[in-house]
Amino acid sequence: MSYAKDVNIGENESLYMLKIPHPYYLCSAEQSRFMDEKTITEFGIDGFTLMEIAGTRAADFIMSEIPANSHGVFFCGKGNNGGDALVIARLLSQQDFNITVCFLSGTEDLSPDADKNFRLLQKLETDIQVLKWEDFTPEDYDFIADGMLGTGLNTEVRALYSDAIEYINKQKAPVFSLDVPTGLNADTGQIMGSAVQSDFTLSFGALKIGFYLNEGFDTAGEVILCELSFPNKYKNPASYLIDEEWVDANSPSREKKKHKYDGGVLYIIAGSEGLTGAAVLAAKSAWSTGLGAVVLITPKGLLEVYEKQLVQIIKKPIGDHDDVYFKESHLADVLEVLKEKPGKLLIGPGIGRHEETIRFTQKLLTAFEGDSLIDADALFALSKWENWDIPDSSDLILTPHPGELKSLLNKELSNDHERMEAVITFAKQNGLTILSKGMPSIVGTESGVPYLTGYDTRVFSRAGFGDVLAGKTGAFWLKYSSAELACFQALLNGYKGSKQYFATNSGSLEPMDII
Ligand SMILES: NC(=O)C1=CN([C@@H]2O[C@H](COP(=O)(O)OP(=O)(O)OC[C@H]3O[C@@H](n4cnc5c(N)ncnc54)[C@H](O)[C@@H]3O)[C@@H](O)[C@H]2O)[C@H](O)CC1
Ligand SMILES: [K+]
Repeated sequence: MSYAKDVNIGENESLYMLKIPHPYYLCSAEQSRFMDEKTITEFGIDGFTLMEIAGTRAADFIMSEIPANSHGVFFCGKGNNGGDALVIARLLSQQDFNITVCFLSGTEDLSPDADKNFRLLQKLETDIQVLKWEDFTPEDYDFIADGMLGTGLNTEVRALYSDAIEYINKQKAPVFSLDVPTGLNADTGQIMGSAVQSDFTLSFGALKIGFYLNEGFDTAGEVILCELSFPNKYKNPASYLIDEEWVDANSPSREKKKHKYDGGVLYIIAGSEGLTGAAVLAAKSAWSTGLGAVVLITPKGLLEVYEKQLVQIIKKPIGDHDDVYFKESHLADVLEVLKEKPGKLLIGPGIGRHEETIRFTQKLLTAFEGDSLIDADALFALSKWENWDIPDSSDLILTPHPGELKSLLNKELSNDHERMEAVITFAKQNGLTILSKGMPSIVGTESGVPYLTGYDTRVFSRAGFGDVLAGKTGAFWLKYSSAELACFQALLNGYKGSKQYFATNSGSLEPMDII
Protein backbone atom coordinates (compact mmCIF):
# COMPACT_ATOMS: atom_id res chain seq x y z
CA MET A 1 0.00 0.00 0.00
CA SER A 2 1.46 3.34 -0.92
CA TYR A 3 0.54 5.10 2.31
CA ALA A 4 2.47 2.80 4.57
CA LYS A 5 4.95 3.79 7.22
CA ASP A 6 8.27 2.05 7.67
CA VAL A 7 8.80 0.76 11.14
CA ASN A 8 12.15 -0.68 12.01
CA ILE A 9 11.40 -3.87 13.89
CA GLY A 10 14.60 -3.91 15.91
CA GLU A 11 18.33 -3.82 15.32
CA ASN A 12 18.77 -7.57 15.07
CA GLU A 13 15.91 -7.87 12.64
CA SER A 14 16.68 -4.88 10.45
CA LEU A 15 16.55 -7.20 7.46
CA TYR A 16 13.17 -5.79 6.70
CA MET A 17 10.89 -3.02 7.77
CA LEU A 18 7.28 -3.51 8.71
CA LYS A 19 4.85 -1.77 6.40
CA ILE A 20 1.77 -0.89 8.35
CA PRO A 21 -1.13 0.87 6.62
CA HIS A 22 -2.61 3.85 8.44
CA PRO A 23 -5.91 2.20 9.32
CA TYR A 24 -3.97 0.16 11.88
CA TYR A 25 -2.32 3.11 13.62
CA LEU A 26 -3.46 3.63 17.20
CA CYS A 27 -3.25 7.17 18.58
CA SER A 28 -3.69 8.87 21.91
CA ALA A 29 -5.97 11.89 22.33
CA GLU A 30 -2.86 14.06 22.42
CA GLN A 31 -1.58 12.64 19.11
CA SER A 32 -5.02 13.12 17.62
CA ARG A 33 -5.08 16.77 18.70
CA PHE A 34 -1.51 17.18 17.41
CA MET A 35 -2.46 15.97 13.91
CA ASP A 36 -5.52 18.18 13.95
CA GLU A 37 -3.63 21.27 15.06
CA LYS A 38 -0.65 20.82 12.72
CA THR A 39 -2.93 20.21 9.75
CA ILE A 40 -4.74 23.46 10.56
CA THR A 41 -1.90 25.77 11.56
CA GLU A 42 1.08 24.43 9.63
CA PHE A 43 -0.32 22.59 6.61
CA GLY A 44 -3.25 24.90 6.01
CA ILE A 45 -6.53 22.98 6.00
CA ASP A 46 -8.78 24.75 8.46
CA GLY A 47 -10.67 23.06 11.30
CA PHE A 48 -14.04 23.83 9.75
CA THR A 49 -13.05 21.89 6.62
CA LEU A 50 -11.78 18.95 8.68
CA MET A 51 -15.06 18.94 10.57
CA GLU A 52 -17.01 18.90 7.29
CA ILE A 53 -14.97 15.91 6.08
CA ALA A 54 -15.40 14.07 9.38
CA GLY A 55 -19.14 14.71 9.36
CA THR A 56 -19.53 13.75 5.70
CA ARG A 57 -17.79 10.41 6.17
CA ALA A 58 -19.77 9.70 9.31
CA ALA A 59 -23.08 10.64 7.62
CA ASP A 60 -22.29 8.27 4.74
CA PHE A 61 -21.71 5.46 7.21
CA ILE A 62 -24.92 6.16 9.14
CA MET A 63 -26.87 6.21 5.88
CA SER A 64 -25.43 2.80 4.99
CA GLU A 65 -26.86 1.42 8.26
CA ILE A 66 -30.09 3.35 8.77
CA PRO A 67 -32.94 3.77 6.23
CA ALA A 68 -34.02 7.26 5.11
CA ASN A 69 -37.08 8.76 6.84
CA SER A 70 -35.79 7.43 10.15
CA HIS A 71 -35.85 9.72 13.18
CA GLY A 72 -32.48 10.33 14.86
CA VAL A 73 -31.59 12.29 17.97
CA PHE A 74 -28.20 14.05 18.11
CA PHE A 75 -26.75 14.78 21.55
CA CYS A 76 -24.26 17.64 21.27
CA GLY A 77 -21.68 19.06 23.65
CA LYS A 78 -20.29 22.54 23.21
CA GLY A 79 -16.92 21.47 21.74
CA ASN A 80 -15.92 20.28 18.30
CA ASN A 81 -17.36 16.84 18.99
CA GLY A 82 -20.75 18.58 19.03
CA GLY A 83 -19.74 20.36 15.82
CA ASP A 84 -19.21 17.02 14.10
CA ALA A 85 -22.70 15.96 15.18
CA LEU A 86 -24.18 19.18 13.75
CA VAL A 87 -22.57 18.53 10.34
CA ILE A 88 -24.09 15.04 10.27
CA ALA A 89 -27.49 16.32 11.40
CA ARG A 90 -27.45 18.88 8.57
CA LEU A 91 -26.44 16.33 5.93
CA LEU A 92 -28.97 13.72 7.01
CA SER A 93 -31.79 16.24 7.21
CA GLN A 94 -31.12 16.92 3.51
CA GLN A 95 -31.62 13.21 2.83
CA ASP A 96 -35.11 13.06 4.32
CA PHE A 97 -34.11 11.96 7.79
CA ASN A 98 -36.13 13.37 10.66
CA ILE A 99 -33.67 15.11 13.02
CA THR A 100 -33.78 16.19 16.65
CA VAL A 101 -30.76 18.01 18.07
CA CYS A 102 -30.31 18.16 21.83
CA PHE A 103 -27.63 20.42 23.38
CA LEU A 104 -26.13 19.40 26.72
CA SER A 105 -24.63 22.79 27.59
CA GLY A 106 -26.90 25.12 25.63
CA THR A 107 -25.94 26.97 22.45
CA GLU A 108 -24.38 30.12 23.92
CA ASP A 109 -20.91 28.83 24.45
CA LEU A 110 -20.22 26.62 21.43
CA SER A 111 -16.68 26.28 20.00
CA PRO A 112 -16.24 28.54 16.92
CA ASP A 113 -16.58 25.69 14.40
CA ALA A 114 -19.51 24.14 16.26
CA ASP A 115 -21.18 27.56 16.35
CA LYS A 116 -20.65 28.05 12.62
CA ASN A 117 -22.23 24.67 11.99
CA PHE A 118 -25.15 25.50 14.25
CA ARG A 119 -25.81 28.59 12.14
CA LEU A 120 -25.66 26.55 8.93
CA LEU A 121 -28.11 24.08 10.38
CA GLN A 122 -30.56 26.89 11.14
CA LYS A 123 -30.32 28.17 7.56
CA LEU A 124 -31.82 24.97 6.17
CA GLU A 125 -35.45 24.91 5.17
CA THR A 126 -35.83 21.43 6.65
CA ASP A 127 -37.72 21.00 9.87
CA ILE A 128 -35.11 20.25 12.54
CA GLN A 129 -36.14 20.16 16.16
CA VAL A 130 -33.58 21.88 18.44
CA LEU A 131 -33.75 21.71 22.22
CA LYS A 132 -31.75 21.66 25.42
CA TRP A 133 -31.31 18.59 27.60
CA GLU A 134 -33.45 20.27 30.27
CA ASP A 135 -36.39 20.31 27.81
CA PHE A 136 -35.73 16.89 26.34
CA THR A 137 -38.72 14.57 26.24
CA PRO A 138 -37.88 11.01 25.22
CA GLU A 139 -39.47 9.64 22.08
CA ASP A 140 -39.03 6.45 20.12
CA TYR A 141 -35.97 7.41 18.12
CA ASP A 142 -34.66 5.09 15.40
CA PHE A 143 -31.04 5.93 16.13
CA ILE A 144 -28.90 8.04 18.44
CA ALA A 145 -25.78 10.07 17.60
CA ASP A 146 -23.42 10.80 20.47
CA GLY A 147 -21.57 14.06 19.86
CA MET A 148 -21.24 15.09 23.48
CA LEU A 149 -17.55 14.61 24.23
CA GLY A 150 -14.61 13.39 22.17
CA THR A 151 -10.91 13.76 22.75
CA GLY A 152 -11.58 16.88 24.83
CA LEU A 153 -12.80 14.85 27.82
CA ASN A 154 -10.53 15.83 30.69
CA THR A 155 -12.20 14.72 33.93
CA GLU A 156 -14.99 12.39 35.05
CA VAL A 157 -18.17 13.25 33.12
CA ARG A 158 -20.15 15.95 34.84
CA ALA A 159 -23.86 16.05 35.68
CA LEU A 160 -26.27 16.46 32.74
CA TYR A 161 -23.76 14.57 30.57
CA SER A 162 -23.98 11.61 32.92
CA ASP A 163 -27.79 11.88 32.90
CA ALA A 164 -27.79 11.83 29.10
CA ILE A 165 -25.42 8.84 29.11
CA GLU A 166 -27.77 6.99 31.46
CA TYR A 167 -30.71 7.74 29.16
CA ILE A 168 -28.83 6.67 26.01
CA ASN A 169 -27.67 3.41 27.56
CA LYS A 170 -31.27 2.43 28.32
CA GLN A 171 -32.40 2.79 24.69
CA LYS A 172 -32.69 -0.06 22.21
CA ALA A 173 -31.98 2.17 19.19
CA PRO A 174 -28.50 1.84 17.66
CA VAL A 175 -25.98 4.35 19.04
CA PHE A 176 -23.34 5.98 16.83
CA SER A 177 -20.58 7.61 18.88
CA LEU A 178 -18.61 10.29 17.11
CA ASP A 179 -14.86 9.98 17.46
CA VAL A 180 -14.97 8.49 20.99
CA PRO A 181 -17.89 7.16 23.07
CA THR A 182 -18.63 9.98 25.50
CA GLY A 183 -17.04 9.19 28.86
CA LEU A 184 -14.42 6.77 27.52
CA ASN A 185 -10.82 7.83 28.06
CA ALA A 186 -9.31 7.66 24.56
CA ASP A 187 -5.84 6.89 25.97
CA THR A 188 -6.48 4.30 28.66
CA GLY A 189 -9.84 2.80 27.74
CA GLN A 190 -11.09 3.56 31.24
CA ILE A 191 -14.60 4.83 31.89
CA MET A 192 -14.59 8.32 33.37
CA GLY A 193 -17.53 7.94 35.74
CA SER A 194 -19.91 6.70 33.08
CA ALA A 195 -19.74 6.21 29.32
CA VAL A 196 -22.00 5.78 26.33
CA GLN A 197 -22.33 2.14 25.34
CA SER A 198 -21.93 2.43 21.58
CA ASP A 199 -22.94 0.13 18.77
CA PHE A 200 -20.63 1.96 16.38
CA THR A 201 -17.78 4.34 17.05
CA LEU A 202 -16.86 6.50 14.07
CA SER A 203 -13.28 7.43 14.81
CA PHE A 204 -11.91 10.51 13.04
CA GLY A 205 -8.42 10.64 11.53
CA ALA A 206 -7.01 7.66 13.44
CA LEU A 207 -8.16 4.87 15.72
CA LYS A 208 -7.76 5.68 19.40
CA ILE A 209 -5.70 3.31 21.49
CA GLY A 210 -8.27 3.41 24.30
CA PHE A 211 -10.74 1.42 22.15
CA TYR A 212 -8.55 -1.63 22.74
CA LEU A 213 -7.55 -1.22 26.41
CA ASN A 214 -9.51 -1.88 29.61
CA GLU A 215 -13.25 -1.18 29.12
CA GLY A 216 -12.69 0.26 25.63
CA PHE A 217 -13.35 -2.93 23.74
CA ASP A 218 -16.78 -3.48 25.29
CA THR A 219 -17.74 0.21 25.16
CA ALA A 220 -16.84 1.24 21.62
CA GLY A 221 -18.79 -1.45 19.76
CA GLU A 222 -17.81 -1.77 16.11
CA VAL A 223 -15.10 0.75 15.30
CA ILE A 224 -15.10 2.50 11.93
CA LEU A 225 -12.24 4.70 10.82
CA CYS A 226 -13.27 7.91 9.05
CA GLU A 227 -10.08 9.17 7.40
CA LEU A 228 -9.31 12.89 7.50
CA SER A 229 -6.84 14.87 5.39
CA PHE A 230 -3.92 14.71 7.82
CA PRO A 231 -0.57 14.70 6.00
CA ASN A 232 1.37 11.52 6.75
CA LYS A 233 4.24 13.41 8.33
CA TYR A 234 2.03 14.26 11.31
CA LYS A 235 1.13 10.64 11.96
CA ASN A 236 3.13 9.36 14.89
CA PRO A 237 1.20 6.48 16.42
CA ALA A 238 1.45 5.22 19.98
CA SER A 239 0.87 1.66 18.89
CA TYR A 240 -0.41 -0.54 16.08
CA LEU A 241 -3.31 -2.93 15.76
CA ILE A 242 -2.27 -6.46 14.84
CA ASP A 243 -4.19 -7.20 11.67
CA GLU A 244 -4.12 -10.16 9.31
CA GLU A 245 -3.80 -8.03 6.19
CA TRP A 246 -0.60 -6.21 7.08
CA VAL A 247 0.90 -9.09 9.04
CA ASP A 248 0.55 -11.39 6.03
CA ALA A 249 1.88 -8.72 3.70
CA ASN A 250 4.96 -8.42 5.94
CA SER A 251 5.57 -12.13 6.39
CA PRO A 252 8.13 -13.46 3.93
CA SER A 253 6.77 -16.32 1.88
CA ARG A 254 7.88 -19.83 2.74
CA GLU A 255 9.71 -20.21 -0.57
CA LYS A 256 11.96 -17.24 0.06
CA LYS A 257 12.87 -18.39 3.54
CA LYS A 258 13.01 -22.06 2.65
CA HIS A 259 16.61 -22.67 3.63
CA LYS A 260 16.10 -21.26 7.11
CA TYR A 261 12.76 -22.85 7.80
CA ASP A 262 13.66 -26.28 6.52
CA GLY A 263 16.98 -26.20 8.32
CA GLY A 264 15.62 -25.29 11.71
CA VAL A 265 14.41 -27.47 14.53
CA LEU A 266 12.12 -26.41 17.32
CA TYR A 267 13.36 -27.98 20.54
CA ILE A 268 10.69 -28.13 23.20
CA ILE A 269 11.52 -28.59 26.85
CA ALA A 270 8.15 -29.21 28.42
CA GLY A 271 6.12 -31.51 30.65
CA SER A 272 6.50 -33.10 34.06
CA GLU A 273 4.45 -35.64 35.99
CA GLY A 274 0.82 -34.48 36.06
CA LEU A 275 1.53 -31.79 33.44
CA THR A 276 2.25 -33.83 30.32
CA GLY A 277 -0.81 -32.30 28.60
CA ALA A 278 1.02 -28.98 28.28
CA ALA A 279 3.91 -30.66 26.44
CA VAL A 280 1.49 -32.52 24.16
CA LEU A 281 -0.40 -29.32 23.24
CA ALA A 282 2.78 -27.29 22.64
CA ALA A 283 4.35 -30.00 20.48
CA LYS A 284 1.17 -30.69 18.50
CA SER A 285 0.51 -27.03 17.79
CA ALA A 286 4.11 -26.44 16.66
CA TRP A 287 3.89 -29.48 14.40
CA SER A 288 0.57 -28.34 12.92
CA THR A 289 2.22 -25.26 11.37
CA GLY A 290 4.04 -27.57 8.96
CA LEU A 291 7.40 -27.22 10.66
CA GLY A 292 9.90 -29.82 9.44
CA ALA A 293 11.12 -31.00 12.80
CA VAL A 294 9.84 -30.67 16.34
CA VAL A 295 11.95 -32.30 19.02
CA LEU A 296 10.46 -32.84 22.45
CA ILE A 297 13.06 -33.21 25.19
CA THR A 298 11.51 -35.11 28.11
CA PRO A 299 12.50 -36.72 31.39
CA LYS A 300 12.76 -40.43 30.54
CA GLY A 301 10.03 -41.48 32.99
CA LEU A 302 7.41 -39.72 30.82
CA LEU A 303 8.50 -41.09 27.46
CA GLU A 304 5.74 -43.69 27.33
CA VAL A 305 3.06 -41.00 27.53
CA TYR A 306 4.49 -39.16 24.55
CA GLU A 307 5.16 -42.31 22.48
CA LYS A 308 1.39 -42.84 22.45
CA GLN A 309 0.29 -39.24 22.02
CA LEU A 310 2.94 -37.66 19.83
CA VAL A 311 3.58 -40.11 17.04
CA GLN A 312 5.19 -37.70 14.54
CA ILE A 313 7.28 -35.82 17.05
CA ILE A 314 10.88 -36.80 17.73
CA LYS A 315 11.34 -37.51 21.43
CA LYS A 316 14.68 -37.21 23.24
CA PRO A 317 14.44 -38.89 26.64
CA ILE A 318 16.87 -37.62 29.26
CA GLY A 319 17.99 -39.07 32.61
CA ASP A 320 16.72 -42.23 34.35
CA HIS A 321 13.61 -44.32 33.89
CA ASP A 322 12.05 -42.92 37.05
CA ASP A 323 12.75 -39.24 36.27
CA VAL A 324 9.47 -37.38 35.88
CA TYR A 325 10.69 -33.77 35.99
CA PHE A 326 13.78 -31.87 34.83
CA LYS A 327 16.78 -31.77 37.19
CA GLU A 328 20.13 -30.11 37.24
CA SER A 329 21.77 -33.48 36.52
CA HIS A 330 20.05 -33.46 33.09
CA LEU A 331 21.81 -30.30 32.00
CA ALA A 332 24.77 -31.78 30.10
CA ASP A 333 22.63 -34.26 28.16
CA VAL A 334 20.06 -31.60 27.26
CA LEU A 335 22.79 -29.28 26.01
CA GLU A 336 24.13 -32.10 23.86
CA VAL A 337 20.71 -32.57 22.27
CA LEU A 338 20.41 -28.84 21.62
CA LYS A 339 23.69 -28.94 19.71
CA GLU A 340 22.58 -31.63 17.30
CA LYS A 341 20.93 -29.32 14.79
CA PRO A 342 20.47 -25.56 14.49
CA GLY A 343 17.18 -24.35 15.84
CA LYS A 344 15.36 -22.49 18.56
CA LEU A 345 14.22 -23.52 22.01
CA LEU A 346 10.78 -23.36 23.58
CA ILE A 347 11.06 -23.95 27.31
CA GLY A 348 8.43 -23.98 30.01
CA PRO A 349 5.00 -25.51 29.33
CA GLY A 350 4.23 -27.87 32.21
CA ILE A 351 7.80 -28.28 33.51
CA GLY A 352 6.54 -27.57 37.03
CA ARG A 353 8.10 -25.60 39.84
CA HIS A 354 10.38 -28.06 41.65
CA GLU A 355 13.46 -26.36 43.11
CA GLU A 356 15.60 -28.61 40.92
CA THR A 357 13.65 -27.69 37.80
CA ILE A 358 14.08 -23.99 38.56
CA ARG A 359 17.85 -24.46 38.90
CA PHE A 360 17.93 -26.60 35.74
CA THR A 361 16.10 -23.87 33.82
CA GLN A 362 18.33 -21.07 35.03
CA LYS A 363 21.54 -23.00 34.29
CA LEU A 364 20.29 -24.09 30.89
CA LEU A 365 19.43 -20.53 29.90
CA THR A 366 22.92 -19.45 31.00
CA ALA A 367 24.66 -22.16 29.00
CA PHE A 368 22.50 -22.31 25.84
CA GLU A 369 23.81 -20.00 23.16
CA GLY A 370 20.71 -19.87 21.04
CA ASP A 371 17.32 -18.20 20.83
CA SER A 372 14.74 -19.12 23.45
CA LEU A 373 11.02 -18.69 23.88
CA ILE A 374 10.40 -18.69 27.62
CA ASP A 375 6.90 -19.64 28.71
CA ALA A 376 4.90 -20.71 31.77
CA ASP A 377 6.97 -22.38 34.52
CA ALA A 378 10.22 -21.28 32.89
CA LEU A 379 8.99 -17.70 33.38
CA PHE A 380 8.51 -18.56 37.02
CA ALA A 381 12.16 -19.68 37.14
CA LEU A 382 13.10 -16.39 35.50
CA SER A 383 11.17 -14.37 38.08
CA LYS A 384 13.07 -16.21 40.87
CA TRP A 385 16.39 -15.18 39.32
CA GLU A 386 17.81 -11.85 40.56
CA ASN A 387 20.31 -11.09 37.82
CA TRP A 388 19.63 -13.19 34.78
CA ASP A 389 22.75 -14.40 33.14
CA ILE A 390 21.62 -15.17 29.60
CA PRO A 391 24.11 -14.82 26.70
CA ASP A 392 23.74 -11.48 24.88
CA SER A 393 23.70 -13.35 21.59
CA SER A 394 20.48 -15.17 22.54
CA ASP A 395 17.28 -13.53 21.35
CA LEU A 396 14.35 -14.01 23.70
CA ILE A 397 10.58 -14.10 23.48
CA LEU A 398 8.70 -14.11 26.78
CA THR A 399 5.02 -15.10 26.78
CA PRO A 400 3.63 -14.25 30.23
CA HIS A 401 -0.03 -14.19 31.25
CA PRO A 402 -0.92 -11.23 33.52
CA GLY A 403 0.03 -13.09 36.73
CA GLU A 404 3.38 -14.21 35.33
CA LEU A 405 4.06 -10.68 34.11
CA LYS A 406 3.48 -9.27 37.60
CA SER A 407 5.92 -11.78 39.13
CA LEU A 408 8.45 -11.07 36.42
CA LEU A 409 8.29 -7.31 36.93
CA ASN A 410 7.68 -7.64 40.66
CA LYS A 411 5.05 -4.97 40.29
CA GLU A 412 1.28 -4.63 40.68
CA LEU A 413 -0.41 -3.76 37.38
CA SER A 414 -3.91 -2.55 38.09
CA ASN A 415 -5.15 -2.17 34.52
CA ASP A 416 -4.32 -2.85 30.87
CA HIS A 417 -2.93 0.59 30.22
CA GLU A 418 -0.44 0.10 33.04
CA ARG A 419 0.30 -3.36 31.69
CA MET A 420 1.02 -1.91 28.25
CA GLU A 421 3.34 0.76 29.66
CA ALA A 422 5.18 -1.88 31.72
CA VAL A 423 5.54 -4.19 28.72
CA ILE A 424 6.92 -1.38 26.55
CA THR A 425 9.57 -0.46 29.11
CA PHE A 426 10.55 -4.01 30.00
CA ALA A 427 10.94 -5.15 26.39
CA LYS A 428 12.98 -2.11 25.46
CA GLN A 429 15.23 -2.14 28.52
CA ASN A 430 16.00 -5.83 28.23
CA GLY A 431 16.19 -5.93 24.43
CA LEU A 432 13.65 -8.71 24.01
CA THR A 433 10.14 -9.43 22.74
CA ILE A 434 7.21 -9.95 25.09
CA LEU A 435 3.88 -11.39 24.15
CA SER A 436 1.78 -10.30 27.11
CA LYS A 437 -1.32 -12.50 27.03
CA GLY A 438 -4.65 -11.04 28.03
CA MET A 439 -7.32 -8.77 26.63
CA PRO A 440 -5.80 -7.23 24.65
CA SER A 441 -2.70 -9.28 24.02
CA ILE A 442 0.22 -6.89 23.77
CA VAL A 443 3.45 -7.50 21.89
CA GLY A 444 6.28 -5.41 23.33
CA THR A 445 9.38 -5.10 21.18
CA GLU A 446 13.05 -4.18 21.43
CA SER A 447 12.39 -0.98 19.53
CA GLY A 448 9.78 0.11 22.09
CA VAL A 449 6.82 -0.04 19.70
CA PRO A 450 3.86 -1.98 21.13
CA TYR A 451 1.32 -3.91 19.06
CA LEU A 452 -2.19 -4.75 20.26
CA THR A 453 -4.79 -7.35 19.33
CA GLY A 454 -8.11 -5.84 18.29
CA TYR A 455 -10.32 -8.91 18.72
CA ASP A 456 -11.86 -10.66 21.68
CA THR A 457 -9.13 -12.82 23.21
CA ARG A 458 -11.26 -13.94 26.15
CA VAL A 459 -12.15 -17.23 24.48
CA PHE A 460 -8.49 -18.24 24.92
CA SER A 461 -8.35 -17.72 28.68
CA ARG A 462 -8.83 -21.39 29.66
CA ALA A 463 -5.96 -23.74 30.53
CA GLY A 464 -4.10 -25.12 27.55
CA PHE A 465 -4.42 -22.18 25.16
CA GLY A 466 -1.12 -20.77 26.41
CA ASP A 467 0.66 -24.00 25.50
CA VAL A 468 -0.85 -23.88 22.01
CA LEU A 469 0.18 -20.25 21.57
CA ALA A 470 3.73 -20.99 22.75
CA GLY A 471 4.07 -23.91 20.33
CA LYS A 472 2.88 -21.83 17.40
CA THR A 473 4.99 -18.81 18.33
CA GLY A 474 8.09 -21.01 18.48
CA ALA A 475 7.28 -22.59 15.12
CA PHE A 476 6.59 -19.23 13.42
CA TRP A 477 9.79 -17.81 14.88
CA LEU A 478 11.71 -20.44 12.94
CA LYS A 479 9.59 -19.86 9.88
CA TYR A 480 9.86 -16.06 9.72
CA SER A 481 13.08 -15.40 11.67
CA SER A 482 11.43 -12.39 13.28
CA ALA A 483 10.27 -12.55 16.89
CA GLU A 484 7.60 -9.90 16.31
CA LEU A 485 6.13 -11.57 13.24
CA ALA A 486 6.14 -14.89 15.10
CA CYS A 487 4.02 -13.39 17.87
CA PHE A 488 1.62 -11.70 15.43
CA GLN A 489 1.20 -14.83 13.32
CA ALA A 490 0.65 -17.06 16.34
CA LEU A 491 -1.97 -14.69 17.79
CA LEU A 492 -3.78 -14.37 14.47
CA ASN A 493 -3.59 -18.10 13.91
CA GLY A 494 -5.55 -18.65 17.13
CA TYR A 495 -8.03 -15.96 16.16
CA LYS A 496 -8.61 -17.49 12.72
CA GLY A 497 -8.96 -20.93 14.29
CA SER A 498 -11.56 -19.69 16.75
CA LYS A 499 -13.54 -17.96 13.98
CA GLN A 500 -13.55 -21.15 11.96
CA TYR A 501 -14.68 -23.13 14.99
CA PHE A 502 -17.54 -20.80 15.87
CA ALA A 503 -18.71 -20.69 12.24
CA THR A 504 -20.00 -24.24 12.67
CA ASN A 505 -20.07 -24.82 16.45
CA SER A 506 -21.45 -23.25 19.57
CA GLY A 507 -20.36 -23.80 23.15
CA SER A 508 -16.90 -23.40 24.53
CA LEU A 509 -13.68 -23.62 22.57
CA GLU A 510 -11.04 -26.21 23.53
CA PRO A 511 -7.31 -25.80 22.89
CA MET A 512 -7.35 -28.75 20.46
CA ASP A 513 -9.97 -26.93 18.36
CA ILE A 514 -7.45 -24.33 17.24
CA ILE A 515 -4.48 -26.60 16.61
N1 LIG B 1 -9.48 14.25 15.31
C1 LIG B 1 -9.51 15.42 14.72
O1 LIG B 1 -8.52 15.92 14.34
C2 LIG B 1 -10.72 16.16 14.56
C3 LIG B 1 -11.57 16.19 15.59
N2 LIG B 1 -12.71 16.80 15.57
C4 LIG B 1 -13.59 16.60 16.66
O2 LIG B 1 -13.20 17.42 17.73
C5 LIG B 1 -13.22 16.69 18.93
C6 LIG B 1 -12.38 17.35 19.94
O3 LIG B 1 -12.95 18.62 20.15
P1 LIG B 1 -12.72 19.52 21.42
O4 LIG B 1 -13.47 20.75 21.21
O5 LIG B 1 -11.28 19.62 21.67
O6 LIG B 1 -13.28 18.68 22.61
P2 LIG B 1 -14.70 17.99 22.89
O7 LIG B 1 -15.72 18.38 21.91
O8 LIG B 1 -14.43 16.54 23.03
O9 LIG B 1 -15.10 18.52 24.33
C7 LIG B 1 -14.65 19.73 24.86
C8 LIG B 1 -15.67 20.37 25.75
O10 LIG B 1 -16.16 19.47 26.69
C9 LIG B 1 -15.98 19.98 28.01
N3 LIG B 1 -15.64 18.88 28.88
C10 LIG B 1 -14.48 18.29 29.01
N4 LIG B 1 -14.52 17.30 29.92
C11 LIG B 1 -15.81 17.28 30.37
C12 LIG B 1 -16.50 16.48 31.33
N5 LIG B 1 -15.85 15.54 32.01
N6 LIG B 1 -17.81 16.66 31.52
C13 LIG B 1 -18.45 17.63 30.85
N7 LIG B 1 -17.85 18.46 29.95
C14 LIG B 1 -16.53 18.27 29.72
C15 LIG B 1 -14.88 20.99 27.91
O11 LIG B 1 -14.99 21.94 28.90
C16 LIG B 1 -15.09 21.52 26.52
O12 LIG B 1 -16.00 22.56 26.53
C17 LIG B 1 -12.79 15.34 18.49
O13 LIG B 1 -13.09 14.32 19.41
C18 LIG B 1 -13.55 15.20 17.20
O14 LIG B 1 -14.86 14.74 17.44
C19 LIG B 1 -12.99 17.69 14.39
O15 LIG B 1 -14.27 17.96 14.21
C20 LIG B 1 -12.41 17.08 13.13
C21 LIG B 1 -10.98 16.89 13.29
K1 LIG C 1 -18.65 11.32 21.40
